[in-house]
Amino acid sequence: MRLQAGASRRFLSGTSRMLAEKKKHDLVVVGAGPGGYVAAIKAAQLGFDTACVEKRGRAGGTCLNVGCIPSKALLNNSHLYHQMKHEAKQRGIDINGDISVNVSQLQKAKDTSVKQLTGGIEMLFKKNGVTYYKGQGSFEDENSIKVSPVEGVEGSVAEETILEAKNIIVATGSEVTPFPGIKIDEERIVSSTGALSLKEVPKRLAVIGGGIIGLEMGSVYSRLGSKVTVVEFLPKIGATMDDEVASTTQKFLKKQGFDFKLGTKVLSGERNGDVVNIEVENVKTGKKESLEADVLLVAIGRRPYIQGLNAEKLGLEVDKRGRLVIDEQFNTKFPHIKVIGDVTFGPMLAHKAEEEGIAAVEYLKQGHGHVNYANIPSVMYTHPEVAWVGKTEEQLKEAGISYKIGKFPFMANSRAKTNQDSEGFVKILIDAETERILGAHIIGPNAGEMIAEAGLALEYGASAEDVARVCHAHPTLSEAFKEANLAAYSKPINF
Ligand SMILES: Cc1cc2nc3c(=O)[nH]c(=O)nc-3n(C[C@H](O)[C@H](O)[C@H](O)COP(=O)(O)OP(=O)(O)OC[C@H]3O[C@@H](n4cnc5c(N)ncnc54)[C@H](O)[C@@H]3O)c2cc1C
Ligand SMILES: NC(=O)c1ccc[n+]([C@@H]2O[C@H](COP(=O)([O-])OP(=O)(O)OC[C@H]3O[C@@H](n4cnc5c(N)ncnc54)[C@H](O)[C@@H]3O)[C@@H](O)[C@H]2O)c1
Repeated sequence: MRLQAGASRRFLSGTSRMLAEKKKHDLVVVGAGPGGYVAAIKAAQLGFDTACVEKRGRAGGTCLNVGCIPSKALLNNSHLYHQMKHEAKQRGIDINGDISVNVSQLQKAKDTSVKQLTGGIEMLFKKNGVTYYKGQGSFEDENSIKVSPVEGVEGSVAEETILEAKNIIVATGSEVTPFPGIKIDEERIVSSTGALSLKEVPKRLAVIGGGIIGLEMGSVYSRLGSKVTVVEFLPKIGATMDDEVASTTQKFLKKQGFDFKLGTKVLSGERNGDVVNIEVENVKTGKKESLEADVLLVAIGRRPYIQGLNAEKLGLEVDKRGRLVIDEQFNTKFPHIKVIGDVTFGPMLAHKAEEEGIAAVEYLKQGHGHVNYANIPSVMYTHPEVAWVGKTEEQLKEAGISYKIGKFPFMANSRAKTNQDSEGFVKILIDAETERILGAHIIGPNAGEMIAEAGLALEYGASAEDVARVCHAHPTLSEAFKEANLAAYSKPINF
């Protein structure tokens, strides 16, 4: 499998006629996000001479640098603050003195986690023998990637380097979808990236988009004291959530102080000094309204990113949503050029990108690989958390599949009661005839951990009874999952 390693020299075309270094690898992965870095490590483990090219300077992509990890650090610590401030007394903890937020320390704690985790990937590259090139990757031709120096990036390649590759995996990820006419300055009008690094807690935070980013980042600042107003175009929040779960989520967030303007179109957003003026319009009634905020977060989705990749040189197909087009084996029109993660089809989730990274490499090694797109969990890390996998009720209705529902409230779960954290429920959807699990929807404490059990059950085609007959430890939140399964085909015990 290994190609002849070694460097040769070649002339660049154009006026510079500089010498570009040339290296050979079995596989070059462009992008070191969750898709790319996992693919690179797996490939090295399977014996490929593997290189990974990243222009950011730090590995981990969107997820580790400006996504999953920093947002969860802020979510965790803002939740702790909120609990100390509002729940300590009732839990028997007297705090003698002020409880206040130290935003710069909050940011430092976040940055420490990010630094440790991104540095960890570089160590994993070393451990597994992945050659790491810091620089901008672009297609030179169908078998070579040019790595160009990136100014300001520590450790960047010093000169253009050509990587000759038998195989290439593109994992260049995604970027924030801009809102036409609204200028993001990452200070007063921010994307998720700016929202992760605010220097102070805004008194009023307006959010365009009631999806996952809007609700997670809205939660952070709501807990820290902001008045949060979410403007959502659709009549519901929560993007792809089951409708019943979405409306329960909205109810809980409202109780926490969120304001929602659903079915509302944003007409404009403009910074005027230290305030942002936003004009909105109700989609049904056409009624216009003016909002004022200290910070406006634009969170209307993300779009695939291929800027500077030179994919057009090879004529790689891009669909009208900007995604690189691939077949079921991740292949572009060139079978040795594969694409994974946010830059192609499917949900924009880190674990989906990782699964694809593994599968794409397995295709290269052994001609087969596998991702079960019907079993990719989603988690929203608000409080309570919301997690789901498989079909929603709406999807089952649309597909004409008859189903039964099993529901169990955390109010009736002993651990949730003990923890004084008992909002929400587990909802299991099963096939009316076979009683196989079709979907699981959880809103409640630790939902994000609990959904793994649902994933395992779905993957192995378990019925509700299969799950309910498994002994679950007591007292645990997972007993609510067992009871919801019991409720789906029979009756729960504790409710
Ligand atoms: C605020 C926020 C929170 C999120 N939270 C979660 C979460 O909790 N759970 C979850 O599953 N997902 C979450 N996501 C989504 C998740 O971050 C993405 O789905 C995931 O990062 C996609 O991985 P990827 O490898 O496809 O792309 P990316 O992570 O975007 O990585 C692509 C990498 O490629 C590099 N690159 C691009 N072009 C080139 C080039 N030409 N040369 C060299 N390098 C290049 C980029 O610099 C980048 O580092 C969140 C996203 C955001 C914005
Ligand atoms: N916990 C997680 O897994 C997590 C966390 C954050 C982000 N992400 C991923 O990052 C991606 C981007 O997140 P996001 O929240 O930006 O996107 P999203 O797709 O989750 O939500 C965007 C929301 O904005 C709304 N919207 C779109 N255009 C609008 C407009 N003009 N006016 C008002 N509302 C509008 C949409 O209806 C939708 O509800 C998602 O794919 C998500 O899966 C995941």
